Amino acid sequence: MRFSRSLVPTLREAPREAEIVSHRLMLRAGLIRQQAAGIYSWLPLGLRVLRRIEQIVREEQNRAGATEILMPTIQSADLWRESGRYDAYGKEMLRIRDRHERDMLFGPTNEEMVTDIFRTYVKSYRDLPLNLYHIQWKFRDEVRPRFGVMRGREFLMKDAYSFDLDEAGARTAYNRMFVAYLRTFARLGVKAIPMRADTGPIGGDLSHEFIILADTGESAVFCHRDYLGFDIPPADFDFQDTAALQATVDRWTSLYAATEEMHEEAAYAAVPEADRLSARGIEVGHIFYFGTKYSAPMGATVTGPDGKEHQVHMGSYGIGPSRLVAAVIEAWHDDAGIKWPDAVAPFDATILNLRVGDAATNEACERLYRELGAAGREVLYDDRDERPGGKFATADLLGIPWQIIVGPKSLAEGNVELKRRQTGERETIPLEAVAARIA
Ligand SMILES: Nc1ncnc2c1ncn2[C@@H]1O[C@H](COS(=O)(=O)NC(=O)[C@@H](N)CS)[C@@H](O)[C@H]1O
Repeated sequence: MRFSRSLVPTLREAPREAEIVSHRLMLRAGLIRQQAAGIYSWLPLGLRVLRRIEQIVREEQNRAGATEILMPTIQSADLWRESGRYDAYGKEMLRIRDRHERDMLFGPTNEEMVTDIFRTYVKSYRDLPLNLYHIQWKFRDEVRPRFGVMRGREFLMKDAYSFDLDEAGARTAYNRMFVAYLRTFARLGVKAIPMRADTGPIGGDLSHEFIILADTGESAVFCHRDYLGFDIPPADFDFQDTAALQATVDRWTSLYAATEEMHEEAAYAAVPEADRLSARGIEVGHIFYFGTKYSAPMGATVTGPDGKEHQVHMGSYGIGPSRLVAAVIEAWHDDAGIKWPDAVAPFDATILNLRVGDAATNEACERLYRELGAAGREVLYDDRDERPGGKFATADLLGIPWQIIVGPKSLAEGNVELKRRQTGERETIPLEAVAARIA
């Protein structure tokens, strides 16, 4: 993408209303624009990050055996009347009337709708287990949306829903999602710790929140420090091996970890002083087992091996990709700006032309831009007629992992300078060696 022909509306200063660093940096880097309270447009670089996060979430859901669908944002109130949540959900639900005066709503979550899809098509235990997920915008009329996209009113959510014949099957489904979440957040470059959580309006009696430790986290969390060093399940983890699934979940729930709602001082006091970690946390994922809470009122049953009708046991599993854009910044930034992990950066590299208009630097930059593009690299070419200092500051703010600095002096010797944004390390290498070096 050429800087001069795109839209990267950077700001020198963050607007006063931005209270936390990720909100300040997202505005200064031109990633989002607020359209209304808690409602944002995603500008080019912000959208690129959101899509890369989405894709990693999708890959790990698929690896765990979940099947992607896409449900609408607008839902009929009738479904919510069946489950009894239409009135219970309260003011957070955006209620709509269509031209025929039918009660509709902008979906805050999709348990009812996915149960309706399930009961339409699935009749036998032989069709289980099943896990359906989608990545879709939600609306929750938060009384106090704040911290930018961290707590929005319209936000992106991956929500998955599992269906099993009985509780044992549903717990295996829960364990599959638990392991998938450990892998997902690690691939996003953040450390998320699973903590026992409250179930709230979703319901059920088994729930974990996945929390990223960050100074600006909304909730206080308490856990054993050893979690920070636990290994992540490998890419070839066998999601059919129920024993391996249970062993992984047991290991990741063996030490103390709780959000403030579930915190027990006595249990925490039993943790050796040196191993106690209390911090602020950002909830980036939340998983629930709630049995027949929806299948009972909505008549979602299958014929079991005994020939009898059984209400299916369900769970739901949410991740917030739009919240994660902010959460990753909270985990990866410095005074100069964002430091994107490679896996989610809006671009792999940015070319800084230090003398636009000079034939040699222009030619070298154009050649690099073509070559890297041909090699499948995503590149932001800063071709603005701007002084070097401004380009360096913008590159540091945008946080793209590799800066390729093309200046007349080094170029005269056939070289360019590379800077690794995460570490600040610099090296001078021949122009021809760049593609291989940043692969
Ligand atoms: N207001 C919000 N802004 C941004 N992300 C949010 C917001 N509310 C929730 N999320 C994200 O969505 C995830 C799931 O939300 S949730 O309410 O915990 N769970 C559900 O809605 C269940 N239906 C899971 S499928 C949260 O872990 C969080 O990452």
